Amino acid sequence: MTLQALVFRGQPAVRLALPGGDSCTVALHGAHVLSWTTADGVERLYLSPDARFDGQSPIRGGIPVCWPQFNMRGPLPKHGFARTLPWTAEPQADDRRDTVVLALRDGAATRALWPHAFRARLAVTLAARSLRVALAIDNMGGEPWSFAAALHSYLRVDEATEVRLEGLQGANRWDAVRDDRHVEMAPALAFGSEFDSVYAAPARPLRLVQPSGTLEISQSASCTETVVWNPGPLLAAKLDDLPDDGWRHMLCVEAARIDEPVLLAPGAQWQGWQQLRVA
Ligand SMILES: O=P(O)(O)OC[C@H]1O[C@@H](O)[C@H](O)[C@@H](O)[C@@H]1O
Repeated sequence: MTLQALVFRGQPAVRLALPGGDSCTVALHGAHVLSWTTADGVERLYLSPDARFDGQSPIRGGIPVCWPQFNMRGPLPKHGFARTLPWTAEPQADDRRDTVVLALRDGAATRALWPHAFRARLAVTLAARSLRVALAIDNMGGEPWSFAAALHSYLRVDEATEVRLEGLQGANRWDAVRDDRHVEMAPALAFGSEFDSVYAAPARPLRLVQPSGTLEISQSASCTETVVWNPGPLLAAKLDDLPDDGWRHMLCVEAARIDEPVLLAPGAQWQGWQQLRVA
């Protein structure tokens, strides 16, 4: 197991590699997982070739950490500020050589937007054919406060119109494109036009099935929603940090906590995680 500091498209990052060949790379900007490659050499995350690496903007692709706000549901910048601030890498614990931990504390930049004392830690754990991303939030202040969160994974797919996402049948769905609430009827979701929905998270893992193989996606019970997003061709053409055909190579499946924000007491901690496993 090696942990190496590197520069990725001009930005500081750390790379964790297993002796068997699995590896992942995490930018300090946003504690943003940029790459996860299994030992067979296959990249499992989608990172836009047009993503901005300016140390300010959100990065299009990988695994953005959305916190303490989801989307535009509040007064903060879209998806909160965690994805646009520099985190610090913590020294690797001797007994957790498979994990890299990054941390963000409140400071002038966060207090200008949000007046709370916090510590956020993102632990990225690598195992053969699997990646686990765990977000822990501590209330370091004297007042309770609340937040929303999402681990906004961009999963790389060979061709979005050929993938199926299984496991959401029967789940309550808010279709954000049509602003419509219903129970999901489809045994498997298919993609090809804009898809943006918030689902009540099922207890069992989802399966992203494509001709080249299957990815199993699970999340903690503390993440009560699963968001599924693909911009499709029309929205992709409007996103200047995504190539016009970028939507064909990605599907976002996000472990999220949205509808009922977490209320965190002074001194308390919340944790939420998503795990990706090549089946
Ligand atoms: O372009 P952004 O800010 O990274 O957001 C991407 C998408 O993120 C998803 O989580 C939302 O459901 C979408 O509505 C949103 O468009």
